[in-house]
Amino acid sequence: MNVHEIRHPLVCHKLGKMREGGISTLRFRQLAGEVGALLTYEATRDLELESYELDGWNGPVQVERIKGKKFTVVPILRAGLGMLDGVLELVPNAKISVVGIYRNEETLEPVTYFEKLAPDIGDRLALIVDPMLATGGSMIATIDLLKKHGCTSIRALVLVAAPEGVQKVNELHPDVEIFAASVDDGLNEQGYILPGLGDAGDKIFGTK
Ligand SMILES: O=P(O)(O)OC[C@H]1O[C@H](OP(=O)(O)OP(=O)(O)O)[C@H](O)[C@@H]1O
Ligand SMILES: O=c1cc[nH]c(=O)[nH]1
Ligand SMILES: [Mg+2]
Repeated sequence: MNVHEIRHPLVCHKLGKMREGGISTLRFRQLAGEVGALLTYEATRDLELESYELDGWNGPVQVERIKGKKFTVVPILRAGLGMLDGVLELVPNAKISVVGIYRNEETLEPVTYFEKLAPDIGDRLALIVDPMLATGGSMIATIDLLKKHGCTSIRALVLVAAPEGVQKVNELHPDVEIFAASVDDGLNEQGYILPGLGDAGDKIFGTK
């Protein structure tokens, strides 16, 4: 499976706290942002650098910057918004491309209801953020949409992934690397990830 499971102790610790049944909306939201930031750190680890010169305190100095593409962060509404602030802490200049998708509760098929992408998305590295990758339907619909608009460089950041969803994304979009805080055991009959987090959108927004 083409997925990076980020076994950093801070990630494991924070994700563990998120699994507590009675967790408050405030705490779940805080942790979603914090793990989102840590996943961003890992997902950008291999980006190429270039040197340039600037005027330092003691004359010219060679420094480095990320070469090439700028970023667009792509939260999948609603639950992806819960990770957005944490991701933006590390890539504060990123443009935000919003995609609204919900899963039909009976068929589990993704339903797209909103899209507003950065106009120059073809020149950007897209970081898709969504806490849950379950059947993979919502992630695949988002990747399809980004590619249709010319985006060629895409990474996916999720808190918890099911192996079934990872496999499907890998089959249809082998170029998209997935960064997950955990690859869990699998899906139950209702399409929820086990052990998972429950309904991430409801936990972030305090709805039921
Ligand atoms: O991999 P999949 O089977 O497509 O399931 C994952 C999707 O389900 C959840 O969203 P949900 O439909 O609950 O929408 P919400 O974020 O508005 O709560 C989750 O945030 C993902 O977007
Ligand atoms: O386990 C799951 C699966 C889909 N959406 C969620 O919020 N949780
Ligand atoms: Mg939901």
